[in-house]
Amino acid sequence: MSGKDFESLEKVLETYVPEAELREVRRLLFGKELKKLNLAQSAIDAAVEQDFDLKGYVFEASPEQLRPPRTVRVGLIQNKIVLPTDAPVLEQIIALHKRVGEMVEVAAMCGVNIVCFQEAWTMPFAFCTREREPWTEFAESAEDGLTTRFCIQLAKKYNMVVVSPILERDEIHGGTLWNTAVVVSNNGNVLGKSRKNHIPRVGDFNESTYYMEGNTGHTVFQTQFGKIAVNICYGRHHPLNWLMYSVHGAEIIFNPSATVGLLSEPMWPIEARNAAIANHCFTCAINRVGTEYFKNEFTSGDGKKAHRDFGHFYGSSYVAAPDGSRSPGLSRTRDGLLVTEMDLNLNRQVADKWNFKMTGRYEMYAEELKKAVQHDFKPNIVKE
Ligand SMILES: NC(=O)NCCC(=O)O
Repeated sequence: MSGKDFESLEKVLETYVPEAELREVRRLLFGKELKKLNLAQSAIDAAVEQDFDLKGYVFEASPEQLRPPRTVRVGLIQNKIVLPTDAPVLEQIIALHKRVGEMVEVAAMCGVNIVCFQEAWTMPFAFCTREREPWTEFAESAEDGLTTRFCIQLAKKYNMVVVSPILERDEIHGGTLWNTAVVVSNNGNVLGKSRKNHIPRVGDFNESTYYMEGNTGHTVFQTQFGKIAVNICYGRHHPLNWLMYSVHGAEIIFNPSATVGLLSEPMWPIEARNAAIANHCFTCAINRVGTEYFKNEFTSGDGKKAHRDFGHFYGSSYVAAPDGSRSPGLSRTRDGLLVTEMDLNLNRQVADKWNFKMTGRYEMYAEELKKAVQHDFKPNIVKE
């Protein structure tokens, strides 16, 4: 069975590990067992009819005396592109709006308050090609582009915060392109945008050809349902990036991604989960699904034969909690909607137990890092 036909690790465990041991295997691999979320039958039926994976889980917190629970439902959407990559640009965008719009409708049936889509969700992940046309034509204004206007409609219709990662064209700065997540409030206002801070230079991820490192820092968006931030894809390999969103107060950090099996799959279940633990917050990792073929072959200077695809985008979107527990992942092969209900009180409860923020010694690291980035830095090494 090849990587692109392998449904999920969870499925294999369920099929082959005896019932008696399965619970313990799951505890060791995924942390405390999560209750399944009771989803509306209409949502379950719609997911079957529209052929996507639908899963729902609950992250509970202990009851407190002074604070009521702060319960929020979060939806993560992973999907394949709908049309071939050489279809007209606008048709590709509209087809993706339609597909994802239908999935958002199901998210609404599940009571989702905040939904997040995958990285550059309105387009094929064409940055491997290094070609300009037609890919730069997918770029849109974050404030009032076609996709943002579409998300505003969704947000108003479903009273839902929408996190929409797009390729941004910034007309105010000479038409510069950015890799940007637009955050639309549940009232339909553009709350703001967060740009990708770290750009990959690995494998076929030739993204540095298209856009620069983001300049929006570590913005946190205060929504009606909690404080959220967006750490786009490759930023998940940078612990300081997660840390800074958390330092600015993020309670949930989304990680909309596009990554392929041979490159990153063993790292995927670890990185966002570790960030949730280290920063006493929830993290939501979202990856696209499927294999996308391009008309022209490309190479990436790594000795590989010219090829027309990136490899398999393995989906497997999941949510991790500050106590180290995590939801099972969505399918590796199918579109999917993951709905999780989380009590944000868990963040402080875990912080009070483990005290990573309190014991973090950030002033010591700030001081040392300030010196370490100087050109004349002398490493502190004792020699005989
Ligand atoms: N989209 C993106 O940044 N991908 C880079 C590869 C990875 O981080 O796994």
